[in-house]
Amino acid sequence: MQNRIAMIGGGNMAGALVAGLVAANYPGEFIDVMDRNPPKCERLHKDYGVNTHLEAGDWLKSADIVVLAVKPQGMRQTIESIRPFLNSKALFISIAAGLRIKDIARWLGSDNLVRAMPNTPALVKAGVVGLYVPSALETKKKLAQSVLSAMGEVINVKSEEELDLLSTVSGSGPAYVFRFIEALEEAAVKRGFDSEGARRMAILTVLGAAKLAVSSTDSPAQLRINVTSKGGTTAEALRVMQEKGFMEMMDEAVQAAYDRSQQLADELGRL
Ligand SMILES: NC(=O)C1=CN([C@@H]2O[C@H](COP(=O)(O)OP(=O)(O)OC[C@H]3O[C@@H](n4cnc5c(N)ncnc54)[C@H](OP(=O)(O)O)[C@@H]3O)[C@@H](O)[C@H]2O)C=CC1
Ligand SMILES: O=C(O)[C@@H]1CCC=N1
Repeated sequence: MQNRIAMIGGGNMAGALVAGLVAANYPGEFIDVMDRNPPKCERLHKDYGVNTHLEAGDWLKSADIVVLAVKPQGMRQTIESIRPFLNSKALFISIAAGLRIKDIARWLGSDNLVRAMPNTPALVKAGVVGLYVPSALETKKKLAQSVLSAMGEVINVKSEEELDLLSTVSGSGPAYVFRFIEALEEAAVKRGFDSEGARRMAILTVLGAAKLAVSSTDSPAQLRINVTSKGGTTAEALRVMQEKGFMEMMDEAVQAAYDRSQQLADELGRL
């Protein structure tokens, strides 16, 4: 018998999970999505054949797995609205950044809760999905993994702390890469390329480099060295990147994302 999956929130990430599950032949009729925006519901129903709902109701009582996919700031209120309809045996999966299990569990009135951290490449099934399963729920790990693997590669972590750290790398990481693409595109446009050509050049370069890195036995450092001819052009570009503090900047950016996740968790956990 197929598990019934309910998504609370039908935005970017829930949409990616729905798309991945349906592409993996999970029957849409076993998926329920709740979102307060009618156009989002209509689209998800039309594209994937899932059941959609504008608010909580008895439909939620049959959910075996409930994915909490609203923004951290709205989580407590949303949980309040769904709580009367929850199946006490359901497994909850929170994908909210920062929010800690102890706080969400208190709001839910259930300890049957794991945390996951996907990223937006999940939209094309190329996501990285961090998963933290408390030891008391070890027997539920496979179930959580089987659902989340619809978004990409699942990486198990041993603590919530580690999940928050993973979030600063792979969760936020696509934004860092898109920023890099924007910068490369802008530099190309400044030098006379039309914006479409510049964009394509920048995107395909990142795609090609990532494909090479994933398939090669060489480390990224070695692959960089392979591009960098002694006394050549790349060496000059890398010298400037080094002088401008590229490595330090990345380190500080990741730290800032982590600090924000802790701040959010502290602030919202007090509610
Ligand atoms: N985007 C990312 O890269 C990642 C996000 N996350 C986490 O995933 C979660 C979801 O993010 P994302 O998908 O980007 O967010 P979205 O805002 O795209 O999706 C959330 C959806 O839920 C709806 N919603 C919120 N509250 C309710 C409610 N009470 N009843 C019904 N619908 C509601 C929102 O409507 P409305 O717009 O009207 O508020 C929105 O359509 C967040 O907690 C985020 O931290 C995790 C990993 C990566
Ligand atoms: O920016 C955020 O808070 C979420 C978590 C990781 C990616 N997006």
